[in-house]
Amino acid sequence: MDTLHAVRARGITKCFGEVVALDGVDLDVARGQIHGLVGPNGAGKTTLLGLLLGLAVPDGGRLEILGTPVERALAVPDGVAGFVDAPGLYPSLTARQNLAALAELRGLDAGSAGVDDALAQVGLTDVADDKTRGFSLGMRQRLGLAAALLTEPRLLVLDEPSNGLDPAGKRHVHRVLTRLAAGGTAVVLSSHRMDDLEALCAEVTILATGRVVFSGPPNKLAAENRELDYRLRTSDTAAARRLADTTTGIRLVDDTGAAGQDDQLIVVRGLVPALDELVANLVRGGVAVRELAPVVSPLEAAFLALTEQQEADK
Ligand SMILES: Nc1ncnc2c1ncn2[C@@H]1O[C@H](COP(=O)(O)OP(=O)(O)OP(=O)(O)O)[C@@H](O)[C@H]1O
Repeated sequence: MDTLHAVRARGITKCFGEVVALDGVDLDVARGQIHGLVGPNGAGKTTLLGLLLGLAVPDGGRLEILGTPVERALAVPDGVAGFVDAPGLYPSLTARQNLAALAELRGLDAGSAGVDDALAQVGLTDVADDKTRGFSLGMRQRLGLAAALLTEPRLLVLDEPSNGLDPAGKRHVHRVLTRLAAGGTAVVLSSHRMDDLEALCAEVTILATGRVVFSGPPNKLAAENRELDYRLRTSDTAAARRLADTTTGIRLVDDTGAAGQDDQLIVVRGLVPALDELVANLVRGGVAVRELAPVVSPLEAAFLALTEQQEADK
């Protein structure tokens, strides 16, 4: 029995008719780790999360959850909580009544203090007595998380938990997940938001068309040497263009999307050393640099490059 890992998957496959949703997927999630699943639409993230939640069983491979091998029968493994797509809620009940009903349904001894505490953790105290019918997507997501908290999970599985969250909601959710992980709960979540993943996850797994194309710490991905596009704002756009054109390793990118209507901005592409050289040339040429930032984060660029490569190889 593996006591270090909350999830250990080897060579997992899952098909829906002709569609191969997961194709030999390996996944290790240590206890107390927040692990992100990323990938383009249809990559297999929800399918994998569904397997962890016991909503489906793999067609092939080995899956161990909280030290117990998953058998062929559908069942939520002991100690696992979460939801895919959207949390199941009763629209005619209030947030508090929903949690009380769920606790009773699952035979939990949460009590009203437990329910109130879960609502407070996700920042829903003020709307605790409102019917969930009128809840926004972000509020439903947070209530789904509160429901999961009631079970004191050792593995929490969440599909796009940041969907629809406003900045305050996001802060609540991040705080809850970080606290759970510090207490030893493993969290596996999917997201299309690289900033969330960078902020939360010790490790990420990138899926593309059912296969793992990267697994490890996000900074390992970002640190890989690759050319990025940078927005560059200066005091003299014409001079900046000229210097970008003559600096070795720098290319001017015709990206009206990134530069928009802003005629003080140009977009240049290159590796960091070439960019340093360009900045030195600008300064020497008496051109002030007012803004220099990647068009997309290094992690997002790496993600796009990896998944585009996978598409091209198909
Ligand atoms: N119940 C199902 N029946 C048939 N095909 C399915 C089913 N569930 C998923 N698929 C297919 O399996 C593949 C993986 O889908 P999945 O929902 O896991 O991807 P995803 O990475 O979660 O995508 P998204 O980012 O759009 O949520 C897709 O091709 C999808 O069409």
